[in-house]
Amino acid sequence: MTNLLHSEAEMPVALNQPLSVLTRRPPRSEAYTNGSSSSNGVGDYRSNGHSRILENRESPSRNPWQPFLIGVAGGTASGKTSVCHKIMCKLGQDCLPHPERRVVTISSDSFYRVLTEDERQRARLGEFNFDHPDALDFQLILDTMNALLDSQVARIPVYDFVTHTRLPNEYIHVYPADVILFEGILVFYFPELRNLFKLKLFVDMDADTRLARRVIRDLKERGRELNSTIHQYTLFVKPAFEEFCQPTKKYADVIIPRGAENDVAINLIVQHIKEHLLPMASENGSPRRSMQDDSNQPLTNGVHKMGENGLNGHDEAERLTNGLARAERSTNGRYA
Ligand SMILES: Nc1ncnc2c1ncn2[C@@H]1O[C@H](COP(=O)(O)OP(=O)(O)O)[C@@H](O)[C@H]1O
Ligand SMILES: Nc1ccn([C@@H]2O[C@H](COP(=O)(O)O)[C@@H](O)[C@H]2O)c(=O)n1
Repeated sequence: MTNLLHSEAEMPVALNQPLSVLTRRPPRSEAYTNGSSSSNGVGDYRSNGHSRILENRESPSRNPWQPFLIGVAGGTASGKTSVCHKIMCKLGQDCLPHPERRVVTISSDSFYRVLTEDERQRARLGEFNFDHPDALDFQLILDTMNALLDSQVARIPVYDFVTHTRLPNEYIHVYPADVILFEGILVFYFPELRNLFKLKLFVDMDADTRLARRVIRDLKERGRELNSTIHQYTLFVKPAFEEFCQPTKKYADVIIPRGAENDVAINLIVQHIKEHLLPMASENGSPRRSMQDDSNQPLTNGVHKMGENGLNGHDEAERLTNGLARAERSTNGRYA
C-alpha cells in the first residue's frame, strides 16, 4: 500500500445489506473508536476505545442501516491499492473533502502491530515476517470495522513502512459513509473479518509482475535496500502468500485479473456500488451526498435509469455476477 492510500483511508464509508433493508442513515456519532493517546496506541485502543464505542451506541442492537463493506484481497503489489483508487476516482469521491465522501478505502497496512525493539531490528534486515497473520493487530482491525459498521467515526494509526512503526500521535479519521473498501493481503484470512464483507474481491496478478513492482516500490517508497527486499521476499513474502493469501482466493465473489488495468471489471464494480448508493441518497435527501461519475454527471442520472429498468437487488447482484463472469471469460477463460 502506498501513502496515497493512507490519505484515501480518511474517506468515509458505507452502505450494505440487501437494498430492501436500507433505511435512513442514522445521525453520525462523534465517538472515536480510539480514544487512546498511549505510546503504542494498541492496548488503550482495545480497552478505552472499544468501551467508548459501546457507551455511545444508541441501542444495544446494531443499526438497521449499515455500511456496505467490501473486502479487497490479493498478493503484495497485485494492485489492490490501485484498484481501490480507481474505484474512488470513477465514483468522483477522491476529490471530495473527506467528511463528505460516501466511499472510503482503508488498508490493513494501517494495522500492523507494534514491534518490540528486537523485532524492529530484524525487520530492518528483512528478517521479520510481515506476511504472517500474527504480524497484524487483528483485534484493532475488528474493533475498527465494528465501529464503522455502527456508524462511529473511527481513528486508525498511520503506519510508516520506513521505520516499521506507527507514527506517534498521528491518526486517520474515518467517517461513516456508505461503502467501505477494506484492502489487504490477509483480509479474507480471518473468518470473523471475512464474514463481515458483503462483497469480496480478489485482485489477481502473476507473481513475476508483483515481485518486480514490489522491488521498485519498496526501494522508491519504503526506504528499502535491494538485498533485504529480495531476502524478505524469498524468506517470507512468497511462502506466506502461498500459505495464507492464495488459499483465500476461493472466498472471493469476484476475481479481478490484471488488477487496475482491468477497466471492464472495475467499471462493473463501480456500477454496482452506484446502484446501491443512489437509493440511499434520494432517501437521505442530504446535500452532502454529491456523487459524480467520470464525466462529472450527477450520479442520480444513472440511478434514474436503473429505476426505469425495474431491477431489484437480486437482479442487480445477478447482473453483476454474470457481467464479471463474462469479463473474466474474455481473459483466456482462466477465471470463468
Ligand atoms: N497497472 C500497473 N502498471 C504499472 N505499475 C502498477 C500498476 N498497478 C500498480 N502498479 C504499481 O505497483 C505497485 C503496487 O501497486 P499497488 O496498487 O500499491 O498494489 P498493492 O496495494 O496490492 O500492494 C505500486 O508502486 C503501483 O504504482
Ligand atoms: N513494516 C512492514 C510492513 C509490511 N510489509 C510488507 O507489506 C506487504 C503488504 O502490503 P502491500 O501494500 O504490498 O499489500 C506485505 O507483503 C509485507 O511484507 C513490509 O515490508 N514492512
